[in-house]
Amino acid sequence: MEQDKILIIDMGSTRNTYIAREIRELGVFTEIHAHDMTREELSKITNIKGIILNGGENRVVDGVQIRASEALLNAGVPVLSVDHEGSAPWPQEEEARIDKLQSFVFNTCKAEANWNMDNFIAEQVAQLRAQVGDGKVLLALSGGVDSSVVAALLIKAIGPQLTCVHVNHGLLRKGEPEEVVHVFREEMGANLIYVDAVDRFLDKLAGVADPEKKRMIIGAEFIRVFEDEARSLKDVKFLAQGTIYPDIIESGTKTVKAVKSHHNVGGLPEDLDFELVEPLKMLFKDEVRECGLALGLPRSMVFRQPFPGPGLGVRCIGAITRDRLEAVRESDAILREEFAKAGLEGKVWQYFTVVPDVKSVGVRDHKRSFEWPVVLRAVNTVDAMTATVERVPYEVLEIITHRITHEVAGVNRVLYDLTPKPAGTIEWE
Ligand SMILES: Nc1ncnc2c1ncn2[C@@H]1O[C@H](COP(=O)(O)OP(=O)(O)OP(=O)(O)O)[C@@H](O)[C@H]1O
Repeated sequence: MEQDKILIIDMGSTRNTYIAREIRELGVFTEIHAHDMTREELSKITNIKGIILNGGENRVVDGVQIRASEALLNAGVPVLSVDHEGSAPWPQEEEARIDKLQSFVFNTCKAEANWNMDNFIAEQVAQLRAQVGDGKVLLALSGGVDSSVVAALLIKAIGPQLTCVHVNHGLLRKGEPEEVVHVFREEMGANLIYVDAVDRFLDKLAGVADPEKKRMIIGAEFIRVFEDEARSLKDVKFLAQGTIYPDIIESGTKTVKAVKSHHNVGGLPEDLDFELVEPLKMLFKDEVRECGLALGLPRSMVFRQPFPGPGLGVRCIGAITRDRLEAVRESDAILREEFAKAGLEGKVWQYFTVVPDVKSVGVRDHKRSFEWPVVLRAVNTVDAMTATVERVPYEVLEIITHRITHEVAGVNRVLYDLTPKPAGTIEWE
C-alpha cells in the first residue's frame, strides 16, 4: 500500500527535522522539501495529503525573504503555516504541539497512519525492482549500520543481481570482517567479494604521522581498491549507497549552508558512471536500525557503535605500526567485552581505546619493561557537538586494566580519559 505523505516545506526553520519526526511518530510519512518546489517536482510525489510551511529565523536568503512557490500553495491539499517566531506562533509545549499536528494531519488532511516498517520495506522493494529491472547493482559494504541495511534491503528486492564488496583495510575492529562474511554470505546468501587489502593499506600508511594525511591515504586507497573491483565486474549499471536522511539534510538546504559534505563512495572516476540506488535516503538513523531488525539483521550489527571511516587508523596515534595497531584492536575488544558484561553496552554512546606513540617504564616478570599505555575513552553525546564522560564504575575499570595489561602485547599501563568535549574531541585524531 502506498503511504500517505505530509510535506514539510523548509521556509527557513531550523526545526524541519523535529516536525518531520513528530509526524512520523504519529504514523504518517513526511518528507522535507524546499520552498521553491515546482509543479513537476510535486507531481512526482504520490499520496500527498497535506503541506506544512515551516517558517523560522532563516527566512531571508541573500537579502530576500523567501516565499512558498505557487505550485505548493495551489497543490490542492490543506496547507498549515507554522512559524517559530512571530506571525503564526507554534506552541512550545510538546503536548500542545502534538495536539495541533494530530488535528491537522488526521482531521484536516484525513491522512491515514499507515507509515510503518513493513509498509516501508514493501514499498522500497517494489521501487527497487522498478528502478533496477534486471540490471546489476554494486554495493560497498562496510559492515556499518547503513550499508548493512541497504544490503539486506537489496538482497530482499533483487538478491542475485547484487554484488557486495567488503574491503578489509586492516583498520576494522576485531571480528568485524568475519562477521560481515558470515552474516551476508552464509546467512543471507549474498554475492560477497571479500577483499583482503590489509598489506596494501598498511604499506601506504607506513611512516605517515599526520592525521589528515592518514585520512586522505585511507580514503583514496579505498576508492582505488573499490574501483579495481568495480572494473573487474562486467555490466554493472547501479551503485547502491547507504545515504540516510541526515546526510542529505546536513549537506545543506536552500536556507542553511552545508554543515558537512555528504560522504559515501564519492570520488570514483567519471567513466565508472553508475546510477545511484539510495533506498534509505528518507530514513532517520533510528528508523534505519528498525528497518535492519525487520529485515533480520543481527542486533550486534544494527546497534553497532558509531565508528569513524578511517577505523582504528585514527586510534593508533601518529604513524601506524602493525604491532601498535594490534594493541588498539585487542584492547578495544577487551573494553567492548567488559562493557557488555557490566551492562554498559547500549547505555554508553561510544567507547573505544587509543594507543599513543609513547612508551613508559613498567615491570613485567620481575624485569623492567618499556611499553605503550592504552587510553580508555567512554563518552555520551546527543548530537556529537558536545560530549560528557561516562562515570564508569571503578571496579569495571580495574578489571579492564588487569585484562589489558595481562593480555595485550606491548602494553604496561591503562589510562582513563576524563576530558569532555570541549575541550577534547571524541576521537583523538
Ligand atoms: N571497509 C569497507 N568496505 C566496503 N565498503 C566500505 C568500507 N568502509 C566504508 N565503506 C563504504 O563507504 C561508505 C561510507 O563509509 P563511512 O565509514 O563514512 O560510513 P557510514 O556513512 O557510517 O556508513 P556505514 O554505516 O555503512 O558504515 C559506507 O556506507 C560503505 O558503503
